[in-house]
Amino acid sequence: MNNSNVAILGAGNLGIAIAEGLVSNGQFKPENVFVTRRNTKSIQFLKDKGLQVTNSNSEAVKQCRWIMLCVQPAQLDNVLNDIKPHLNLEQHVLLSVITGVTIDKIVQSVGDFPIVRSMPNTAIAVQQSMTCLAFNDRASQVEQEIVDIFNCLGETLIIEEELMAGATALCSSGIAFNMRFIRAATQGGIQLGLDAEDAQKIAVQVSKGASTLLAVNESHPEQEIDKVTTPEGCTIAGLNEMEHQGLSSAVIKGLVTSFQRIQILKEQREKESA
Ligand SMILES: NC(=O)C1=CN([C@@H]2O[C@H](COP(=O)(O)OP(=O)(O)OC[C@H]3O[C@@H](n4cnc5c(N)ncnc54)[C@H](O)[C@@H]3O)[C@@H](O)[C@H]2O)C=CC1
Ligand SMILES: O=C(O)[C@@H]1CCC=N1
Repeated sequence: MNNSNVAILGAGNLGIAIAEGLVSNGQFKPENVFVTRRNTKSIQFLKDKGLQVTNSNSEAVKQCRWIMLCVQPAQLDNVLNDIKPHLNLEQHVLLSVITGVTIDKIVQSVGDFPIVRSMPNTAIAVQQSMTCLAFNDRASQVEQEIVDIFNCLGETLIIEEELMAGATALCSSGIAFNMRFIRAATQGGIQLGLDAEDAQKIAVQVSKGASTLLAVNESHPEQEIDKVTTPEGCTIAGLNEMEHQGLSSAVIKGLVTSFQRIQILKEQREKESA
């Protein structure tokens, strides 16, 4: 086992994004990243980039220190059963990205290991994730190492585990919500006469610019809005129409619905496994 090896168990949408993020910023050498999937055909391209690709979770776990659980919630029990006989306290730290699965639930399955709940988003592939983290007591010794890993992949925030469902909606689903806004803006631009490519280019850069203003100025969105809204001008006219149509309300209601869905799915799974 090499101390700097990481296993990504379940290389699907998020697992692949994490693997690509870890390797492309040079933080991990490709040969130090093990990725698993039941059918490895569709992740052959990772093997071509030098990553270790296998369909054996246990083989990956034997070689690695950091074990990232990246399967869907319903697939987790299978993976934990696979790896449990190969886990040892001196070697392994478990990191779960799985929505609605508590640290306690994982401890119940595999024992009291260092466990980190992490909630990144797919922008981790391009080192622009926001990753929310919660640690159990055993994982507190590796807290800084974990934060360092995720800081190289964007920004990190340590939160109470109880806030993880809210963070999932805002931070992880948030990528999809932001994409939909960008798509809508693009469609609007096309209706105003821009061609599709130019409209998307503008919408993307405007989103990036807005985010960067808030991050750099540490300002409130309304302060930045005030700088754009000329009295009687076109911005306030458009903004007020968007609010009349329920923009803020739709976003808030969407986040709350997403949060509630996490609770419903969690309760369903707990009932099924009781
Ligand atoms: N997709 C996203 O943006 C985010 C996803 N998550 C969480 O991450 C987890 C994964 O999500 P996705 O990547 O979207 O799902 P996905 O379905 O794309 O990926 C899961 C992968 O695990 C593989 N798999 C299933 N059973 C396996 C096993 N026994 N051994 C090895 N591989 C196995 C599947 O073939 C699949 O490729 C979920 O629990 C989700 O809640 C969390 C934050 C963001
Ligand atoms: O939609 C989902 O359930 C997962 C969790 C957050 C992002 N994707």
